[in-house]
Amino acid sequence: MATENKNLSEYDKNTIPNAKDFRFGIVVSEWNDTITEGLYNGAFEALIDCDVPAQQIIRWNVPGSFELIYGAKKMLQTQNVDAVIVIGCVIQGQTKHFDFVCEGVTQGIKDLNVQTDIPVIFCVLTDNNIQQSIDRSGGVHGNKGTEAAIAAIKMAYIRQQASMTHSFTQPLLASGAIQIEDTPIKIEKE
Ligand SMILES: Nc1c(NC[C@H](O)[C@H](O)[C@H](O)CO)[nH]c(=O)[nH]c1=O
Ligand SMILES: CC(=O)[C@@H](O)COP(=O)(O)O
Repeated sequence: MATENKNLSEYDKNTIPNAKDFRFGIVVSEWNDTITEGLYNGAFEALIDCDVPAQQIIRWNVPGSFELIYGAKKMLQTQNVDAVIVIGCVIQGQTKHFDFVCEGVTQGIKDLNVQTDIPVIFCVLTDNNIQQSIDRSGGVHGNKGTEAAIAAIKMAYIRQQASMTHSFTQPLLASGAIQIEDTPIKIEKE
């Protein structure tokens, strides 16, 4: 399903875990800042709407989307957060630079998700023109920042549940008292 068939701002609070104790880092690119500010506002407002206290939301700015990788890495290393959202807007120009920035950021953020224990949510628009960016940062297609905030809450919850399960079962597994079969983690509203 393409974005044009889905409103990025829609979410059902009944399907979202309790987020009041989670801490979130948000790294925002300054390139195309009218767009990235709209994405940030969507993310911030969604977190607040899901009962995250404002003082549990940390914002850092970086020059461009390529710097989101380093900014997120340092956020993970130095801040006590349960998830990080990276926000950027990359718009096709006259050269191939668009391709390299988009690929570089995508791979870099993927690598952080593989190499670290904290989920990093990819809220980077990679658009052909400014109108597509406007449409996805609070315009006709909703706000990708809102979508990213909801994803961040859900991934922080999955990490929390996995951690609790691990700390409970590890001694039992080590002793051979239990064996774990693959069971899906079901997100339930508390
Ligand atoms: N053209 C865009 C850029 N380019 C800048 C790079 O992200 C980077 O800051 C620079 O190459 C220095 O390392 N960044 C965006 O976020 N959006 C663009 O459209
Ligand atoms: C994504 C970019 O870096 C791009 O917007 C820069 O524009 P240009 O390709 O015309 O240099």
